[in-house]
Amino acid sequence: MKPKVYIAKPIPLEVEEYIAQYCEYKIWDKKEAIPQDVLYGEIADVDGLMISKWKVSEEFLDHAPKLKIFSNVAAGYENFDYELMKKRNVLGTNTPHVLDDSVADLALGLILMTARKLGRLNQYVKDGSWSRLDDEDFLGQDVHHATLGIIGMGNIGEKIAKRAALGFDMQVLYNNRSRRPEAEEKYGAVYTELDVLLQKADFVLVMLPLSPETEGLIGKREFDLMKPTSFFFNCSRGKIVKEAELIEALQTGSIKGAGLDVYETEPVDKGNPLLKMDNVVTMPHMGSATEATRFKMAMTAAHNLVAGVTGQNPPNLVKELKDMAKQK
Ligand SMILES: NC(=O)C1=CN([C@@H]2O[C@H](COP(=O)(O)OP(=O)(O)OC[C@H]3O[C@@H](n4cnc5c(N)ncnc54)[C@H](OP(=O)(O)O)[C@@H]3O)[C@@H](O)[C@H]2O)C=CC1
Ligand SMILES: O=CC(=O)O
Repeated sequence: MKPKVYIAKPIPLEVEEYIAQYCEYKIWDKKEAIPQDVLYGEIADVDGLMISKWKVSEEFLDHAPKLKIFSNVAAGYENFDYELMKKRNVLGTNTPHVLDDSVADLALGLILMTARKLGRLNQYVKDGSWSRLDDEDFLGQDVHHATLGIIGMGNIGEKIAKRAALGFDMQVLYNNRSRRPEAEEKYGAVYTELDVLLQKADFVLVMLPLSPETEGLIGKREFDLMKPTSFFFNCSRGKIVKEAELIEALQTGSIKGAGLDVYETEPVDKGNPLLKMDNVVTMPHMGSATEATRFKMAMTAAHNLVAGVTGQNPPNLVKELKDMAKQK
């Protein structure tokens, strides 16, 4: 008998066909997020679940007593509770690497949009406001040859460093838990204490995972250290930044602008002051959102899922759960 799995989001047909070879499956194929009561009903007798970022709690696992694997369709996995998953013997996987280049492209796009005011300029032309040549009201800041400070130099951080150093001749500073010798050699990235990075960088970009150590890491103290001419970017998770303190730093001119793909609450509240600020570019958490990358993420999650329900070690078991891997 094939193992049973539930796929709690729409996925490409090819990925569904791959899963169908190994598993009996059901799928939530509507655009809107699956309601909790529907999910809880569907997972009562499944061996595996494929979903994006649902919180793993006692209550959730009580509704899925047979679950062997939680296959997250995302690189981030702050929704996992490692101790609980070990206790209940539930493997947890993510989809790293396949999205690195797409997220890095978006990060550079956000930097360009913010520093060179690209969104506002686009609107200016489309609105029919472009009435004189050589308009100097919209002068921006140079990205090339500026200093980029990356906080969180992991898989994605390195791809951003590559683009910045080799494509834009930027000086890259980085702060991370461990040193990244390859980024230092290939892109001239310089390991820098956090406070010094904040003081020196023209563009500060957060690419850390959300964890108890990183939640609220960036706030007033950190914005005060930045130059009033500097820009702040967050492409990882909103809760790493104290959003009210970011808003204050932008309002008081303690920093010059910001580019955000992520927020404390998502979708972002319609009344959020960030949405009204001309010096802030706001994206709807779209780092990995290309057709090719979303396909690869779904297929990676499917490989993890199938491995987990067929007794193999899933290729992307997260490092915090590595001791759950079977010894071969
Ligand atoms: N906007 C979007 O659409 C997307 C956002 N993301 C977010 O980006 C995050 C990063 O992704 P990715 O690059 O793949 O992850 P990685 O795990 O490859 O990189 C994270 C880096 O952060 C470092 N780090 C972790 N904790 C700390 C800490 N407390 N202090 C300093 N450094 C720390 C790690 O260091 P070390 O290696 O030494 O542990 C690692 O180098 C994801 O967790 C996710 O939240 C991801 C994809 C898309
Ligand atoms: O936010 C997206 C992810 O893959 O993590």
